[in-house]
Amino acid sequence: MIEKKIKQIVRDVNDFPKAGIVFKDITPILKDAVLCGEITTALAMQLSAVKIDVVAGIESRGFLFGMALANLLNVPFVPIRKAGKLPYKTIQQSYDLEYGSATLEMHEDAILPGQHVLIHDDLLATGGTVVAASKLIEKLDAVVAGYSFIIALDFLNGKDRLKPFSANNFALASY
Ligand SMILES: O=P(O)(O)OC[C@H]1O[C@H](OP(=O)(O)OP(=O)(O)O)[C@H](O)[C@@H]1O
Ligand SMILES: Nc1ncnc2[nH]cnc12
Repeated sequence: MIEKKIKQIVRDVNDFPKAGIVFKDITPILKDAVLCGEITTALAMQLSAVKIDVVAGIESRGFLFGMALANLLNVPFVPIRKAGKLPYKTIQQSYDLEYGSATLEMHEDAILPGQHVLIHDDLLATGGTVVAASKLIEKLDAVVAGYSFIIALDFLNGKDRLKPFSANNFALASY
C-alpha cells in the first residue's frame, strides 16, 4: 500500500530547521524512480472525481510532484513562489507556517477567472502555506478545486483551515 511505502521511506530529522520541529524529509522518495511514478499515479487517482483546469504547485517541494501530476492529468502547471523569484507582474500573500513566516507570489496572468485550480504541496502542516495559496487563487477570481498532499500532519489541524476554500482535501500518508 502506498501509505506504508511512503512512511517507510520518509526520514524524520529532529530539530530541523528549528529546535522542537520533527522534519519530514522526502528526499529519499526522489531516489526511488518506481515509487515516484506510483505516487504520481496515486495522487491523480484520488482526484478522479474533481474538476481540475490547472495544478498550482508551491515552491519548492510542491514543484517536485506538482508538475508530474499536472502532466499526468494533462492540464497546465502554475508555480507559486516565495517572494522575489517570479519575473513578471505578481500578486502577493503573506503567511505563517510551522517554523516561520514568508510571502508567496503568483504571476497575475497565471490563471484565468473561473478556472478550477488544484493546489499541490508535498506536506500539510499548519495549513498556513496553502491558505495563502488559496487566497492568491481567489484574488484572481478563480476557484480552489481542492488540495493534494503527499503527507499530512493531522495533529497540527491544518485540514480545518482549508474547509472554507474547498472540501476536497487528499493526502497519501497521514501522521
Ligand atoms: O502547512 P504549513 O505549516 O504552512 O507548512 C507546510 C509547508 O512547509 C514546507 O515548505 P517550506 O516553507 O519549508 O519550503 P520548501 O518547500 O522550499 O522547503 C512544506 O513544503 C509546505 O510548503
Ligand atoms: N514537520 C515538517 N516537515 C517537513 N516540512 C514541513 N513543513 C512544515 N512543517 C514541516
